[in-house]
Amino acid sequence: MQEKKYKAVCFGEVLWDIFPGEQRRIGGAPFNVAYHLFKMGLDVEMISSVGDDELGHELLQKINNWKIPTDHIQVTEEHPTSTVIASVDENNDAHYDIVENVAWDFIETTPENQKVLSNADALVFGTLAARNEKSKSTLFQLLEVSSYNVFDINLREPYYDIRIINELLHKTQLAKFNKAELRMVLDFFKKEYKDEKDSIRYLQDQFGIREIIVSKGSKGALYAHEDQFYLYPTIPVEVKDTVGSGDSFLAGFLSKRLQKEASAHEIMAQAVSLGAFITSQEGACPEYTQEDFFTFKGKHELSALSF
Ligand SMILES: OC[C@H]1O[C@](O)(CO)[C@@H](O)[C@@H]1O
Repeated sequence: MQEKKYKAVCFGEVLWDIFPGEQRRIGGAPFNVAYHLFKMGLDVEMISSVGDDELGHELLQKINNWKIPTDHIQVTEEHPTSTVIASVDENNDAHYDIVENVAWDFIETTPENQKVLSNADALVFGTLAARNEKSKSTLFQLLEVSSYNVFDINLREPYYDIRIINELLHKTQLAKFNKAELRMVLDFFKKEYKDEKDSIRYLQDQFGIREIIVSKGSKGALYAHEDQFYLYPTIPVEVKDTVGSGDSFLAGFLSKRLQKEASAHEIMAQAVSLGAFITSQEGACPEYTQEDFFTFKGKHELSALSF
């Protein structure tokens, strides 16, 4: 019997990260997730927009070369392709200066977008693409069509607004935070931070979200599914850079989570392994094969930590 192919739709930014020395790499958190989901063998669709300019054509060409569908990446003459000035500091932490009023700030709602979601297993999105009214309104329409909404909070200074995060959380089935984001969001809601368990329970109750992921950097990652908690360690690797490491973690997670029969252990082992594998390479979307990844994964046995 042929294995069922799951399908994820990623909504939001696709862009060029410009690193020191004018080195350009494709990026955008939702695109990075789409890239790794595709590598894991899922069907993916990216809903975004690029400018009708050289950078936009080059982006589309690169995505096409990877064989990732570009049918729902709109091309606009009105706004330029997105560029981000990216830098990595001495702690290997990435910083982004995200130019405004770019093509993906103006993603149109189209009947095709809505249709593609009607047979998708997940919709992945973040806060950044909701910074402009136009893309925000498209996103909110898509959230109504999809039944498994995956919100990777991904706060990017200064482009977030707690009222929008609040509205998005109400439409979410699975939310992912890093530790700093979790504390910031609780702070916004004037909820005192006690510990992770208490914070997660608060968010689950407040927003009716059953599944929450908290990534804790070198301390591992925590997955809460209703009242079950699973804490997994990180795999120690020589860090090349952390650009897109959270995105690859999420893609690993979803590639298993969408298979209804996968256990929490299988889901988290895939997530942690893909995150570490990408962190040990340069950039958010390095070239690799499934075999490369499974060889890496096979070398690192993982078991849950007590929590
Ligand atoms: O999406 C905003 C920024 O975040 C990243 O996706 C990494 O997670 C960068 O590639 C991009 O510039």
